[in-house]
Amino acid sequence: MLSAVLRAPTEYLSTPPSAGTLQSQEAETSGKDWTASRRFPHALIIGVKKGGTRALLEFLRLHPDVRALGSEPHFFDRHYARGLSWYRSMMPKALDGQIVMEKTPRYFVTPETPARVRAMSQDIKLIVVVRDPITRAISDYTQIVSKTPGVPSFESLAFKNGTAGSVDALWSPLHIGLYARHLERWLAHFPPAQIHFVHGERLVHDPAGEMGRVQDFLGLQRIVTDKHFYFNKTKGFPCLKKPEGSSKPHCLGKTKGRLHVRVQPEAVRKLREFYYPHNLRFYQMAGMDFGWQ
Ligand SMILES: Nc1ncnc2c1ncn2[C@@H]1O[C@H](COP(=O)(O)OS(=O)(=O)O)[C@@H](OP(=O)(O)O)[C@H]1O
Repeated sequence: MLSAVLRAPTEYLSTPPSAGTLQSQEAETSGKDWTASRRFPHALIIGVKKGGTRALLEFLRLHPDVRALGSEPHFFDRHYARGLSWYRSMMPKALDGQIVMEKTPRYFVTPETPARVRAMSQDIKLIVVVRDPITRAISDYTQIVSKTPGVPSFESLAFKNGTAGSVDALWSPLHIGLYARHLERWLAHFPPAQIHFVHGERLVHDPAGEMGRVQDFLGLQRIVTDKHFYFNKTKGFPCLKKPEGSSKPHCLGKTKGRLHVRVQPEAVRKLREFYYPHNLRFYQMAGMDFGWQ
């Protein structure tokens, strides 16, 4: 099912991003509507870490016009020196008209990434799943503790002198939550219409609603709908129903939807104060109130 609205991204792909060698490889595949080939992505999920990026990618993969890489390639932030040919070779094969995607949440916060993405494609669509920066930070820290037991407490890392001291905004779990600062860099390279924000909390409470907006943004027919989801009470998250003629119903893995480390209410209060102006600025830039204050 390849809808006509998907023609535009394919045009960009017939004009490869750079290097002559890539041009000749692309020419070989052009015009073969029915032959799957490896293409550069039309859309990227660029962040944010712990925002719900895996859930979004898995939900999008239900769509027959989406082909998405399962792993995170980290091309623009870590492996850029490997070159565009390498990047394309990582992509799943796609038919003409199918949207190719990948997700690497670190792209959102790495300063060099926006210019690199733009050098590959001016028309690429960018998706950012955002979540209350405080919950996001606690989720991030919970993951750190699970990998490195015995790390200092959240409170001692988040504040320079315990909760009485100032916030350490350079501590990665807090720095990632300064969404306005990161977005500013993307907006220096891409128009706002090319960036879509997914409300991380709503992705949990109303996955079909959020998926409807994402499919519209990508120019896809609304095929992923409430028929695909059920709320799993044990997990406390939406999971996927059994797709027609295929595997079992499934939820995301154990590392998604973890019980969070408990953080002192005073620390949360101070972080709420700290993020308040940053959040307001982000709402203005994104043109949407996410309701975290
Ligand atoms: N349907 C569903 N199932 C499970 N988890 C869900 C779902 N939708 C959103 N989430 C939230 O996704 C959070 C993990 O975010 P990411 O996938 O972006 O994490 S990562 O950056 O790739 O590690 C994860 O964070 P934690 O709850 O802190 O584990 C979830 O809150």
